[in-house]
Amino acid sequence: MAAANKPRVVLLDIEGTVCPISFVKDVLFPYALSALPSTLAQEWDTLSFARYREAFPAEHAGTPDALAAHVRDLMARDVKVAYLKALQGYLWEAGYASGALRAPLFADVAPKIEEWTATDTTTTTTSKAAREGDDGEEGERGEAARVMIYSSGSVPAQKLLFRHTNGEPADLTGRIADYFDTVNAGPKMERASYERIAAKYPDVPVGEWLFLSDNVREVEAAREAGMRACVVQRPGNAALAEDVRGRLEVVESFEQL
Ligand SMILES: CSCCC(=O)C(=O)COP(=O)(O)O
Ligand SMILES: [Mg+2]
Repeated sequence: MAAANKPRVVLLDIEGTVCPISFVKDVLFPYALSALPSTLAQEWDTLSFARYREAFPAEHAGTPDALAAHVRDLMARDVKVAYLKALQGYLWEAGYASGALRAPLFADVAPKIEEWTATDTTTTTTSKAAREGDDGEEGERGEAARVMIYSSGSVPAQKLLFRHTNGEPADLTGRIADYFDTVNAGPKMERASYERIAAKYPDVPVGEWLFLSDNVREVEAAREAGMRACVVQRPGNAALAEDVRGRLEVVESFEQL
């Protein structure tokens, strides 16, 4: 990406953007479903589980069987409701801790996060020259960007995923400046959610945010809020509608940014 176009904040979606949809659907979801019966049997009455259980609508949380049936139904329909996402994050904890779960990031993701968050000494030098009037350009081009996450997965689940990746080092959480989900930011297809996220960082003009997602409606909402936003079309994602490439930026890899 040309220095002049360099974002100051890169906001990343997770599923279908930094890792394959199949990791979520074929690995994370089945893991949660397999851990569910024993968790409900052993922890139903514990204080630590109460916050997950009590977040569900009362009509589905009367008994372990009723809750299990509701969870299975929501997951079969991939309903991205906050109380399910919180429970999933809790169920995945043991899987990440034991090594049974590890997030397979696309190969370009970790190197690009490293590049975005590293201070660019070459452009810093150029910026210094610019500030001294050598080429008349504005400075600040050597500034590192901040990388943040915005996913329907809960913030604790996001942190687990970035702490246990297939990268080297596996833990990328030191590179992630902030995390947003549907609880602290709002629904991902609504313009107001992106406005809320940007408002948390009044030092960064909204036009200097770059949002990357596989979901066209999320990209449109971010653009409505004033962010630059690109559709990320990864292997395994659904085909894009014919008009998308004509009206939105589409990339297949972060290397194109
Ligand atoms: C970070 S947890 C796993 C992903 C997940 O549960 C999910 O719903 C992902 O949705 P996204 O908004 O990242 O497409
Ligand atoms: Mg996604």
